[in-house]
Amino acid sequence: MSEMLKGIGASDGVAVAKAYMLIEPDLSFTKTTVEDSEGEVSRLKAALAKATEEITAIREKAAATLGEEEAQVFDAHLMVLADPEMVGAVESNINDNKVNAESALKEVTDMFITMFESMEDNPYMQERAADIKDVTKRVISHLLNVKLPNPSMIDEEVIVIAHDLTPSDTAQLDRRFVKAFVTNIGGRTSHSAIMARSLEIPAVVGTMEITNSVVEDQLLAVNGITGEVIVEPTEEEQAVVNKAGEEYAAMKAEWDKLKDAQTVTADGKHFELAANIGTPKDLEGVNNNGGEAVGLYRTEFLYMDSPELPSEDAQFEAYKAVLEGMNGKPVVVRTMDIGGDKELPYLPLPHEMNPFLGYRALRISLVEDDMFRTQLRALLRASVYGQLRIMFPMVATLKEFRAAKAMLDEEKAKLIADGVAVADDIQVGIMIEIPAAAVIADKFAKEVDFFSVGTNDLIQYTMAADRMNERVSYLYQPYNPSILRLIKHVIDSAHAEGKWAGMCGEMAGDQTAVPLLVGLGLDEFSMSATSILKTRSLMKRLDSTKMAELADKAINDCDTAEEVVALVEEYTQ
Ligand SMILES: C=C(OP(=O)(O)O)C(=O)O
Ligand SMILES: [Mg+2]
Repeated sequence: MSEMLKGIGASDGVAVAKAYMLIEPDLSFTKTTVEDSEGEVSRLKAALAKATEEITAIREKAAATLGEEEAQVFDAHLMVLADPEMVGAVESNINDNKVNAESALKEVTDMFITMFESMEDNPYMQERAADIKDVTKRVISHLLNVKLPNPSMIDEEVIVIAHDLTPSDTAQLDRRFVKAFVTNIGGRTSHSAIMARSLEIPAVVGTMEITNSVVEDQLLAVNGITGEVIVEPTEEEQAVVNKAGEEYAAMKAEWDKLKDAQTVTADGKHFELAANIGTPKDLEGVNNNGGEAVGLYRTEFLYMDSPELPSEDAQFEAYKAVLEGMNGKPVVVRTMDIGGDKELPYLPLPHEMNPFLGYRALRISLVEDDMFRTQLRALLRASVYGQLRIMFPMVATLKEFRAAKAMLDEEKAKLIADGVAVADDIQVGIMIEIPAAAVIADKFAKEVDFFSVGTNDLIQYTMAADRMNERVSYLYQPYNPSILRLIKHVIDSAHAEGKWAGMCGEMAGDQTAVPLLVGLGLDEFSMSATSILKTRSLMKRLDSTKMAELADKAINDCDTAEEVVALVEEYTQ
């Protein structure tokens, strides 16, 4: 038997391929005195030449696969390598102080980095500091003869192994070659998992130790449905995994038949199945999977994918593309949700003890109000191209909602005064992802047009269990009666005011949660596009009156999440 690791199945599908280790190698060294400073300068020059060659190749690949704009970041890296002032200073340091090339380089670049980073109100220089850091790492890797991973250069079938993947790492993965990925940390709702589902790359996260259990090029079999990873699988084990893949493909073919069908329960009640997207490119997946709306457009990716603050026009084009691409179907655009695990290179945020409880999302927008108003104007201008709904993230208090809404109204009035066309039926709603807002949903319901429950965060804040931390993942309980009660209160409060309630957290596409949410009367379910058809198939088999009875019992009679799961099984057999 081969070694088997169990993690959390984060994106459906299977793969058998060899491992590609996407991990930071050890680049430590000691400072030494050298006699032959000329020899050190030659070592430095050779390493600079190799780094230049490598970055040029990466740049070409990035231009071909990601586009010229994305590739330009590497031009900045090449400029650092060719900067005579910087290189000259490193050479003088070697010659004057008789130190090895690694430490001479590090001392000089550290000085520049500190200087540039201290220019806090100059995002351009802050970015240069990040470029110098990157380049220094690469040159040191050549001086030490250690290989740095280059995920964008992958050109054969592999399974990527990493401690964690940032959203930008994930975006760089080429679906043609990356057959799956496996990480140490993360849960079903971490952003790498969400991206994996939208890219349709099978993934297992939260294995705790994959980076220590596997070496480069080792054969792996990954099952993203069960969360199993087999190291050096036998022929039989490979056959089992491949068979699971075939069964999954057959089931998927059945679901695909529902692409143009209505979403109705066995007793004829309609629910709206919407998709979560990160970029206009994801619309293809939404339409291929029969999405009835976009229930969450995470606009922060627009900011994260850009080397600088995206202009009003660039944002307008993206929002217009999504509205037009949905042909008049509703599109809920969430204003940017930066912070937590999502960073912007040009908006340095202070290091936080508890980033998920810190300065993020609407909290930033209300302070950086130029940035926020730019986004609001771009949205308002795009509103005439479809059915736009605007949603604010991480709202804790009514005062925050009113402040954000006031800015929106002001920008709208200004645009109209300037003769710009703006739709007059834009709904404005909020995410319910902070327990404080869920508890007084009845108050919010009087002022907003809709709610969308963000369970990814709502569960972590209610249970005080970090959504990224696999050690407390046992507490991350979507079916806990406490969570169900909050959701019920939110839905009932919306309905009491004649408003609608949706859900855009991952729970909306969770096959155990769907029967409960149908029973609670949730109006709109927004999920990874790849979950839509299986949910439509499930709903077809449910009776809404029976599910209402299930939800009632789950909330009133069950003490634990486990009891709720057992009850759902009983009701859906
Ligand atoms: C949809 C949500 O937002 P995000 O996952 O982007 O934090 C959520 O919190 O449920
Ligand atoms: Mg959230």
